[in-house]
Amino acid sequence: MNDNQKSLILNSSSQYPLPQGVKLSYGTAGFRADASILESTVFRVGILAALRSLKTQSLTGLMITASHNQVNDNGVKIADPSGGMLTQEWEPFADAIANSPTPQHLVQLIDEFVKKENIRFDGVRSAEMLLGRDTRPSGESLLEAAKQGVYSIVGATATDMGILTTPQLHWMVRARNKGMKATELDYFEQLSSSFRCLVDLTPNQIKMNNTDDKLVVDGANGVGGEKLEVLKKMLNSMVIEVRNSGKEGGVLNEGVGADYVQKEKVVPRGFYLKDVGIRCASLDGDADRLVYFSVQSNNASNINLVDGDKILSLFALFIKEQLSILKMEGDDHVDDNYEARLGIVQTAYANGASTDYLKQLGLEVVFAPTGVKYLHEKAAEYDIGIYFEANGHGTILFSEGFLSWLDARNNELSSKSKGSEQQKAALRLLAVSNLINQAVGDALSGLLLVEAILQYKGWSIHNWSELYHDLPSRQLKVKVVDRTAVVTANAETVVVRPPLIQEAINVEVAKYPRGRSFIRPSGTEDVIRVYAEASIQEAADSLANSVAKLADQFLGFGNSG
Ligand SMILES: CC(=O)N[C@H]1[C@@H](OP(=O)(O)O)O[C@H](CO)[C@@H](O)[C@@H]1O
Ligand SMILES: [Mg+2]
Repeated sequence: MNDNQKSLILNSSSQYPLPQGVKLSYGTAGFRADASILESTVFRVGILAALRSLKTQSLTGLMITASHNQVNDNGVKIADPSGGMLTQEWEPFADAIANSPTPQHLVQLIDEFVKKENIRFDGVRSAEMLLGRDTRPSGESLLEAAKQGVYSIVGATATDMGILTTPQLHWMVRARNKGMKATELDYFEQLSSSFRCLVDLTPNQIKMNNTDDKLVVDGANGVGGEKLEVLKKMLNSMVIEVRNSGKEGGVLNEGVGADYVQKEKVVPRGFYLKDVGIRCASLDGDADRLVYFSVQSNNASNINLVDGDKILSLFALFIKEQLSILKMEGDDHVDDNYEARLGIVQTAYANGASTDYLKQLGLEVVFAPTGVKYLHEKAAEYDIGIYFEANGHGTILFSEGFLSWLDARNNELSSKSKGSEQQKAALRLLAVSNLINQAVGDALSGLLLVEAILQYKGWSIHNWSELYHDLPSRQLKVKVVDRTAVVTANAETVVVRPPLIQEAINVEVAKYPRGRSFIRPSGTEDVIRVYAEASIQEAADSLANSVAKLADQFLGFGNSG
């Protein structure tokens, strides 16, 4: 970096001093904290996003959101040029600059990193970024801090895209870098037209039988509800009612939203006994998570939860079905039938019943550690990779190779056997690849795909929910002295350090029919998470309690003194 560049960073960073005692880590989903202490962090992430753009010679994105956290929190994360999460290789640098104590130190860190990464400031191509934020009131001033960070890099430009869902911003970055149309309107048009295309390919007899078509969506009082209101105007075949859109005065994520519904297993605010039998869905605060539920008739606060695992199962079932239709012998003979590799990626939190169901369908199921960056990476190894966290974050990835084969196959079928079942299957898969947000999990695009598949199958939420029955489970949190003392392996299913705790967990697990339990350090909170499942709820609860006790014995405060 030349002196001019150094002094630019020095001057602007002195406007954004690091508050006393703040220590932040990029974590599973970027930096998150109380919004009042985040300005210097967001400023520095602005610099990082610009450097990432220079390094890759591509557009990057910066999103200001704290997802399902309370409204006073905020956060910041980066979209890499692919539209996915920031490359893991840059996370240590993100941590280092976020915690750098003085402007001088910050400049030195950046200078060293720029040399190490061989980032060129020759002005051939300047850094370029898209910025977005969710509906949090703190978003506006934090966005300003991000801009100042970006502008500290000579020649860098940032386009403020305004209030967006997290997946919209990721989608735009991906689309722009692929040279495709990438405005918000383009996003809505791509989703709605591919949805209509899928619905038009619904078998006729099923279309006529479908009477229960109303969907009620909990918008978490966040950005998702507002965007769904726009999107739904472009979908004439569907009745969608949005509640908790934020306009009725409710507070973001307070007693509402996908995280609340999935963790507490109760109805969000604004849903009552009168909603029994209606298909309901819930988005999280930045609309990258989606769960479905229905209100139970015996008690208005109880729900029947249809979580990320079941969304995954529905998608997997549909894709598998279309692939086998495509392979059927048709009028034409195909020499180059493509053996598409279909892979399913789950985490250890996936309900054991879902994994059994998927395996019994004959699907390849693999596991990744918690955090979508890990799932995404694994899913990208397949021609079609479907990944979901139980909490409702997930998507489907299609390889370039498969899509170009599919496109060619569709053209061939449309000349030889237009309107055949095979051609329809090809068209459906192409429509799915356009509908689903391949950059990152997206509640809005996921919701439309669920709706299209339910229509295709003529299924109610009840039919869907009956695919399999969840094993009872329980999640607990344990405060420990140092959660980093826990080291896990095999996608977090076994503890390798500290010694002996895994043996003790195994002894507990063996006491329960269908028992399964694991512990891992959270990436977003200072706790150890405990998960347990078993054949009945009491057993899952009791197993979780025993394992939590072990965590406390081995790692808790009693042990430290
Ligand atoms: C059990 C659980 O739901 N964990 C969540 C949570 O991560 P933890 O590392 O468990 O704190 O937040 C992540 C980011 O939103 C999400 O990816 C993940 O699934
Ligand atoms: Mg979220």
